[in-house]
Amino acid sequence: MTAPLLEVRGLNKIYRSGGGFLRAPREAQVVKDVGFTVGRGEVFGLVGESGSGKTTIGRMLLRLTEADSGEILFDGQDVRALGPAALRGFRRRAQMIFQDPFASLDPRVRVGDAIAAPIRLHGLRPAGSVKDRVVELLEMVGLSAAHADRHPHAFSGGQRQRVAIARALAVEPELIVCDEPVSALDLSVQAQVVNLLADLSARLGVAYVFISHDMAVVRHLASHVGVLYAGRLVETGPAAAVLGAPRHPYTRMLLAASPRPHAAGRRERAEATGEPPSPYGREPGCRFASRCPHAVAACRAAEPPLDAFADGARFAACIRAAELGPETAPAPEGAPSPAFQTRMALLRAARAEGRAASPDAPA
Ligand SMILES: Nc1ncnc2c1ncn2[C@@H]1O[C@H](COP(=O)(O)OP(=O)(O)OP(=O)(O)O)[C@@H](O)[C@H]1O
Repeated sequence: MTAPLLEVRGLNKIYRSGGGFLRAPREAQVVKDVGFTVGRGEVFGLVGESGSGKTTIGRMLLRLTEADSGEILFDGQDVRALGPAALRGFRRRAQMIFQDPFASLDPRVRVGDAIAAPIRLHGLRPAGSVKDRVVELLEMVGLSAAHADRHPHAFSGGQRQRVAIARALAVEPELIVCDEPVSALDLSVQAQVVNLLADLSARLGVAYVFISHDMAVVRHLASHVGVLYAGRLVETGPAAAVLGAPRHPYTRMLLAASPRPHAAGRRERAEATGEPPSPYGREPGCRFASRCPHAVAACRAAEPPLDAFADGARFAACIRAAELGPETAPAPEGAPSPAFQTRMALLRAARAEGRAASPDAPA
């Protein structure tokens, strides 16, 4: 059996700030025990509010930011252990597109030269056919040969993002981490670039980790979704399951807040309620408790183990158990995990407090 393209396990990142000779630095755990898998040619949507840790995870995947601990396996290869030469090889196979294409385009370099540079660097085409390849890439992203001689400032935002995509594709990558690639663009241009990315993934078989705060965009593109809250993946699975039948109350809150096409074609936006906790906070309990419609006192006392939430099936089963009584709950396969038992205890406490913990309650 071939390894998945990307396997991430137990990824952690703590930022430290301040501190001095006698004072310990303040610690912010911005990514905690994150794990997910991306198959070849698959689009994995990583969604969450601003500050939830999406960019930090994207950058750690490509070693632009070093993780503190955890595993990143790319095609079975341990990315965190790569030496400089192997890292260069990996960076040919895995690319990143940023929200601001200027971040990856030098304003003084003509876009044709910017696209040609990585082709030459990695010796991907004989010198005589690099120009033809550049034109092919420009056309692939909906531009033309005439654009090759222009500088980035001569392009609109959408066109610049197309150039950045062509440049990323120049090295024929198997994975592209797309960090909010359309969120700075006008709505109509967003749709065009999202469609282009979908089309390229289908045609070239390139996989994306697609980072976005916009559920509508993720719904359009992703085959699998991970929902990130305060650095924790709270729910993950096939997009149809996570977005069609969300189990975690945070996922429901995000979906309720995401813009939906209005009958008259307008888009409506409801706001997610409450604020995410400070990553520097050290309060005990579940990080979502202050915003959760199902929270009970016990939730504020102890943080549930992460897999209590990441494992959506068990989370739903636990909620049903709280409503119907533990004796009617479907038995989890194998021995109940500590996470399952903790969730059960929390939900029994919810029953004791007389709170309905319904999976259909509005988030
Ligand atoms: N270099 C850094 N030093 C300290 N804290 C940082 C650093 N980079 C990011 N953070 C903090 O880490 C947390 C996660 O940031 P990150 O940019 O990964 O989130 P995000 O979900 O991508 O948010 P956004 O959509 O706003 O970019 C935030 O609280 C941010 O302030």
